[in-house]
Amino acid sequence: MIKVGFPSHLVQQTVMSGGAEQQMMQIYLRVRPFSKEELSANEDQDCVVIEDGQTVSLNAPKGSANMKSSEKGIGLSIHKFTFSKVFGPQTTQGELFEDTVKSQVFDFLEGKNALIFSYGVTNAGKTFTIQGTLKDPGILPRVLVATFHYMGGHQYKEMDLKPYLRNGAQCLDPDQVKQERTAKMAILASVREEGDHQRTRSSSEPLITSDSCLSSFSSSNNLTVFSGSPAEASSEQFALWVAFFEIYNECIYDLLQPTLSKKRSSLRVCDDGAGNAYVKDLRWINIQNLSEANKLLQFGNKNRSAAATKMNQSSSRSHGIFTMKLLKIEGKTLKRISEFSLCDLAGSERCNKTKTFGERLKEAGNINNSLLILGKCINFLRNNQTDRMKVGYIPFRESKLTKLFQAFFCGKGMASMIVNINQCASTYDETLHVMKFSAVAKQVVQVIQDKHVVSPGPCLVGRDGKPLWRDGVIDNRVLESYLSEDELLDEEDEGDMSLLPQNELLNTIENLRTKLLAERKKNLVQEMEIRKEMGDAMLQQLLESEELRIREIEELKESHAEKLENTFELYRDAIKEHAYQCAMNNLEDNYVPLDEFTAEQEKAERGVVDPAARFDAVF
Ligand SMILES: Nc1ncnc2c1ncn2[C@@H]1O[C@H](COP(=O)(O)OP(=O)(O)OP(=O)(O)O)[C@@H](O)[C@H]1O
Repeated sequence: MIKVGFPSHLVQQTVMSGGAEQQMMQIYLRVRPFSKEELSANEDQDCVVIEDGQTVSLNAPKGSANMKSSEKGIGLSIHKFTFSKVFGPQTTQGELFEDTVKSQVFDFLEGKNALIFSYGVTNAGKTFTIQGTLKDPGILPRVLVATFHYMGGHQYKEMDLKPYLRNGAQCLDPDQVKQERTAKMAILASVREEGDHQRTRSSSEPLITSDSCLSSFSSSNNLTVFSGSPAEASSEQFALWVAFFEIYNECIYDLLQPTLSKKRSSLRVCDDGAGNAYVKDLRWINIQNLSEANKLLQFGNKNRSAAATKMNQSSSRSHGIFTMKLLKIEGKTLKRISEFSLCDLAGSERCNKTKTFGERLKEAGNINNSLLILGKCINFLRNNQTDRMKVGYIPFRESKLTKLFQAFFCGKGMASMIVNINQCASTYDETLHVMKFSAVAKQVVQVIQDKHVVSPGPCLVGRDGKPLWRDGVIDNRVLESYLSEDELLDEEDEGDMSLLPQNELLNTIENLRTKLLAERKKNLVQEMEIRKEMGDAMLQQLLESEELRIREIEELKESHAEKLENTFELYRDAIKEHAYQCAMNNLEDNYVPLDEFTAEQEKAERGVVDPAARFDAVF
């Protein structure tokens, strides 16, 4: 039996010099209840046993790959895992929120960044945990309720301060504000119309379907509200902007962008010049109440499932990311920005290389790179932290997902993960894989740098040398005098290089060239491997089909020979029959009754000879 995880005293927060704090990454486990269908399919074989509030053991069922290999003496059939906290099948959505995310919501409201991942195989309860259902709202609606409750009557209604790049904000002129309002109204109106047609929607769908439900959130005992909010007399105001996007097949798609044509256009990940990745041209929408939040969520979910259907894929193959940005404003001055992201990861089983040849061929171009790289990064982070002599390169930039959330692993916010599992015997091997991944993630230490100060973002300077920041926000007039991003970035560029001095640019280009070369080499090797694998598989298939064909021909020959033999027998019998019949017919024709014959003989004896008659009688 193995025991993975750190002793509980290491899970505590530690204050480091310079005000930074370090803490083990919080990994929670949620075990979902069996469905009726699963119980009747005999899926309950005591594979998952919750031992206490932090420990779970997994017992391999008969027939699982894990059991088979343990019978051969490879590995064990029982595994024990520890988590920050384990939530059993009876845990309510409210309890889960209280014990996992609530403290991060506090931090978010106080100006810090937070990221929640839900990780697990398909059908393990990830979406249920993040979004929930109408009756049972998940984490996301609860965070929204808490945020609006916190903002109370201190909402900034102007809409002229908008998130920009990763950590900054931009001043919008009246025309731009008008455009913002129009775009938002178009989405909200489209949801209202569609909502009217969808009254019959099943309550189990992870959507919040009515305004009345949302308003009941705040009053419902079911949902936590926060007592802390700005003092009534305070001049502080808050603006909440949200974005919703998905990463599918290493392409980013905006879920709040109405899809006018059949083909969705993908967005790029850029660098803001301070090493922070952001999604360029992502649509940010300012929301003023829960009802608007609800409609945007519906709009995004609908967009996601419609796209999945079009591509003949399930939405569980993409990562869905809902991000909120809270701007704290005093007068017209931006005081701080904080970010809260909820990431519903794609089903983890997609990473496994257990596909048959045909499926592998189909999915060769679709391997979920982001999930593989996330695992790699977590592994590297853990290794770097446990063996400080061997600090290695962490491949954050190898996938869109890790690029975007790199900051969370580098001291600019807290990330935690909710691991979802089901208890089914048939998916045991996948579940074990998820648990092993979580055990590694749990050992990652996060360092939160200077948690009380949140920078409003990089300081940008225009062409004329004037600072782009005015009172903590980017001045749009100065921005206009600044080189446009398109001037500086060609289509292939990934970073917003305009913000770097020349020598750094040259260094960056050199680094990028080296990385590109390495990347190309790696891709080439990978491609060769895949080609070889496919070639081998094809050859194998050809040999098998050749063998099959020869066997079929042999069988065909045998069956023809048998048929020929039978036909020959039939003919022989028929000829025999025919010869017999002929003989019988001849006999009949030549038959002379005995008395006639005797009379003829007597006649002959008497001397009357009829030669013809005599001849007939004889023959
Ligand atoms: N804690 C729970 N209590 C009751 N039902 C649950 C719970 N968790 C999940 N379910 C139900 O289990 C089913 C699968 O859950 P869900 O769709 O959230 O899985 P998922 O991991 O998001 O799957 P996918 O990756 O395919 O999107 C749903 O019908 C959901 O309502």
